[in-house]
Amino acid sequence: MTSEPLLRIAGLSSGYGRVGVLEGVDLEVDTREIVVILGPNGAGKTTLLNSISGVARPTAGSIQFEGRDITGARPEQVVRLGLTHCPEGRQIFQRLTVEENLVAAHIGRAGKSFETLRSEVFELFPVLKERRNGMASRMSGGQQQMLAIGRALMAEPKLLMLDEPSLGLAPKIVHQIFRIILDLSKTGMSILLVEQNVQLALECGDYGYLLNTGRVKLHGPAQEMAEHSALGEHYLGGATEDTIHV
Ligand SMILES: Nc1ncnc2c1ncn2[C@@H]1O[C@H](COP(=O)(O)OP(=O)(O)OP(=O)(O)O)[C@@H](O)[C@H]1O
Repeated sequence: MTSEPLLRIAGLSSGYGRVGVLEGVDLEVDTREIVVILGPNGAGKTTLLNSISGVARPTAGSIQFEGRDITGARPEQVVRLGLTHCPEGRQIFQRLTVEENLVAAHIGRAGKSFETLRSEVFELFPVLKERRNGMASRMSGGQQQMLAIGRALMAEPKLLMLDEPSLGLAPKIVHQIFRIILDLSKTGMSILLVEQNVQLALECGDYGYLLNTGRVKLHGPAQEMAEHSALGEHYLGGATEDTIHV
């Protein structure tokens, strides 16, 4: 008997108002798994995360989390179930301190105290502890990204959705963030990672999906994806229309 995946998306079509973006997307995430979503600009990667987190509207298909149908659920319902979205662009309160940003993100979802969660975040990101009383706006881009992830962790996610966490950051910080993503998965958390840094993402991930024009074009174990010629073709043009399962 095979166990149910943590997240199962089947035949999902979705978009914004009358704009259709995703078409017939199938995707699964297991517990502890790091699943990478790749694809060129405009492929629909963010829309996929938005559809799961309740921001974009599904028009067909289903999204199940722990066997429960969450298709079309509102963002506040989704986060209460243990899916947390850390969107692109470091969503933090610029005019609050690090500590205040963490306080504002604590929703008491699964019962851990604010102090416990804050200690866990400080352990992962010591710089946030050092700067806990400093204004968020005074921090570097990398530190702000760490605060954005720290805020997402305050909601005690079972599944953490990260949208381009490496965007615009120096290689050293990017490696640090990827190291933390691996550490989080070892604690039992599942990660859905949208990334433009294809090589690093596939080194870190267990399984990958490549989206293009709103459809899954290639999927398979991360290592096999990395070696597949169709991966580059989708970024450079000239790829076939078929879906390839490696
Ligand atoms: N709020 C919105 N309303 C209408 N259309 C949107 C909206 N957000 C995105 N789109 C459209 O949906 C399509 C997919 O966008 P999406 O942001 O999901 O792609 P992406 O793969 O994440 O791209 P990128 O790598 O550039 O961030 C694009 O054509 C975009 O113009």
